[in-house]
Amino acid sequence: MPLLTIRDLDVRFPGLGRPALFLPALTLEAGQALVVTGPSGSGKTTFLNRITGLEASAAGAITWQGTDLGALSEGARDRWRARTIGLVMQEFHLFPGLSALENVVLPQRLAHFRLPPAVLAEAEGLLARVGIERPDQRIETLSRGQMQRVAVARALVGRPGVIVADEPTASLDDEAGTAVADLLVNLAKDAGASLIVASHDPVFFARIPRLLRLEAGRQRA
Ligand SMILES: Nc1ncnc2c1ncn2[C@@H]1O[C@H](COP(=O)(O)OP(=O)(O)OP(=O)(O)O)[C@@H](O)[C@H]1O
Repeated sequence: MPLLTIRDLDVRFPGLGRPALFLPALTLEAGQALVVTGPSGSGKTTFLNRITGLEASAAGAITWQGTDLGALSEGARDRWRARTIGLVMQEFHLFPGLSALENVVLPQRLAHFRLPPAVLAEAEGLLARVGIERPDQRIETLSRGQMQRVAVARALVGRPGVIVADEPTASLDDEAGTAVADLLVNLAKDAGASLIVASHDPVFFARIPRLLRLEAGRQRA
């Protein structure tokens, strides 16, 4: 069974005279990585928001290993996402006032109510892997590159089968961006997770063979 199957996805917004996203068919196998690219407004974020269930789809089917997102309520989609997907966003979405370590374990703390000790150890290990030397440092005092490394560690904690990243290097300088891109690809591979990333970053093109190129909401040949 493929990891992800999309059929007849058709996303429309009021005022937009064409579908924001029109994908007749797409499949992704477990462990396979995918780069989604295309000009501004071509539908990349719309694609990521639908496959992660952040937004519900009116037309078409998105199925993750037998789970049809369209059949889930919003709450059930949220629980499914917390178990299945690690998210990395362009602007990090970290919480000021908390340390790097507290940020990494926060989603697990919310999911489990009390934090399992193994999660803390896993989070410390991941922070070391992404090169954060002071896990107790307050998040707002880190550089932007370091912040995104913390977000990468947070996405991997709990071993989700899928990492979804929306322009994870777009707000970083070249050096920090390349380091974050390499980390994402390497850590997802080591964890056996599928990486789905929307990006224009050449590092991803060089390392991920499968490309979904969008133009005005449609897949370009
Ligand atoms: N909530 C919405 N209401 C109306 N139109 C929307 C909405 N969300 C997205 N769109 C439109 O859908 C199209 C696709 O937007 P989307 O954000 O997916 O593009 P993108 O490829 O991610 O662009 P960028 O690279 O600039 O982030 C755009 O024309 C956008 O204006």
